[in-house]
Amino acid sequence: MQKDADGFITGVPEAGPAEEAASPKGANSDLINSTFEVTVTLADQQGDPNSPLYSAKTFEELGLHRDLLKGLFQMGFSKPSKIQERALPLLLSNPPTNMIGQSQSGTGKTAAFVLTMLSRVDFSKNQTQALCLAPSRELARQIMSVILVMGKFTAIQTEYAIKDHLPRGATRVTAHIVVGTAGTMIELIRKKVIDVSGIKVFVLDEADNMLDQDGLGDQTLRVKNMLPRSPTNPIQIILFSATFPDHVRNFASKFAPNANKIELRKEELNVDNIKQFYMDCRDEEHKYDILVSLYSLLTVGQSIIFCQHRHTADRISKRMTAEGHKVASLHGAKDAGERDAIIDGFRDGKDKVLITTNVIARGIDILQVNMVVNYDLPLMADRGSNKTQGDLSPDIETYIHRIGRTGRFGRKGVSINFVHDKKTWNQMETIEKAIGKKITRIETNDLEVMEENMKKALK
Ligand SMILES: Nc1ncnc2c1ncn2[C@@H]1O[C@H](COP(=O)(O)OP(=O)(O)OP(=O)(O)O)[C@@H](O)[C@H]1O
Repeated sequence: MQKDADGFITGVPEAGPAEEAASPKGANSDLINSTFEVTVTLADQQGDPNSPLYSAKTFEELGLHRDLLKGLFQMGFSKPSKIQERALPLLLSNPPTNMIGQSQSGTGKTAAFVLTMLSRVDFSKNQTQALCLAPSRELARQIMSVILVMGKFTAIQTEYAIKDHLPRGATRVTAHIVVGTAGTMIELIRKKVIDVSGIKVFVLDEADNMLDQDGLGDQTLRVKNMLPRSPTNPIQIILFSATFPDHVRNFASKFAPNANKIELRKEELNVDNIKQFYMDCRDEEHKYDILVSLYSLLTVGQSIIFCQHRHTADRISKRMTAEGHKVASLHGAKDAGERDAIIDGFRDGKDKVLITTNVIARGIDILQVNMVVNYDLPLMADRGSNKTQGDLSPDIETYIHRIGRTGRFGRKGVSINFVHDKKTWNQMETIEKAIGKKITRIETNDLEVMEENMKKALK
């Protein structure tokens, strides 16, 4: 065994239980095969008090039911992460208290709120007791899969509130936990398909996004207003995200009054295991050429290419496919069934390159993703001002979430930003300043140097 320049211990690959559970069938890359390396570095990081993966306690000490401990251990979780260690005792204590919890992307927030929902459910009652909202159907489906594996040794019953899922004319949901997106949740509650009279816990994942007045804020508030209000027995409201920009913090505090708060300082937002690069392209067309020349690197593990618009994602994926490259494309204009098939294919490793929009910028957890490309930098929405793209300011939160699709739970990852003119260069500089982290230039004209740089960053 030896340490590389970054102090990571390398050794002979050997499958550990956590990785077996998480690796896709047939996945075949150096990174994925190095399960031993990942397991060892994870243990290192979980023992380092400065790491967001660190904890001084065990899961047994966090007051979880035996059946949930069994689920966790079967998933290969041996120790809690920092957010799990800090949040769970607060979330599980009685009387229930609201929570606003922040921790870096990929550090295990899902387990914190899923374990809380599972702990609060009375399995003897066939009644809905917990609701969880997410910004996309893909994330809702992922959260559901976590509930099902973590709750495998319980009698949990679950249902989705996502488009096209329940059969038309469904009259009554009795599942303990319902997970979904806000629009469908409103519809099902309004039609009394979901009975909210027994709700004890209400969770918002990606809460800053769910509460943003420019985004899903109105819909989320409508769901909350449809829930019963009992001064003696209030619903426990749980908000989690990697980011809580100033403009939603106040609203979050009103939405979840008297909440316990776990917050990050700005300089703590980054995860150091993601190396950030940029490439200076000549123009839009050159961006496409560079993406194509990166193809073999993109398929070493798996990669996600983010575009600002659906039509860009469609255009470049069609063009790459026509030129003989295997890529998948996913965005909100596709119908529900197609979206499910695309993300499942990518999760299973059938597709290695996913070209997409902000629809999956948040929450999606696919351990094999070791590269994220910002084909277009994330920009703030144009609120009817008719600004050109170059004049819009960069969307720092979305940037943090997008690059957080790689480097999950201490793994290494690379992100590459494409800039192609003065305006996009300035936008990138603004991002660099805001996150306080260097974004390193890599040459576009020397493929070998570029490959070397990337591989070094992933080692
Ligand atoms: N205690 C643990 N031990 C080992 N692996 C863990 C542990 N907790 C979480 N994980 C794994 O870490 C990965 C990231 O977790 P999760 O998706 O919950 O991150 P997150 O904090 O919600 O990220 P994001 O902000 O991007 O939504 C998942 O694959 C999960 O299974």
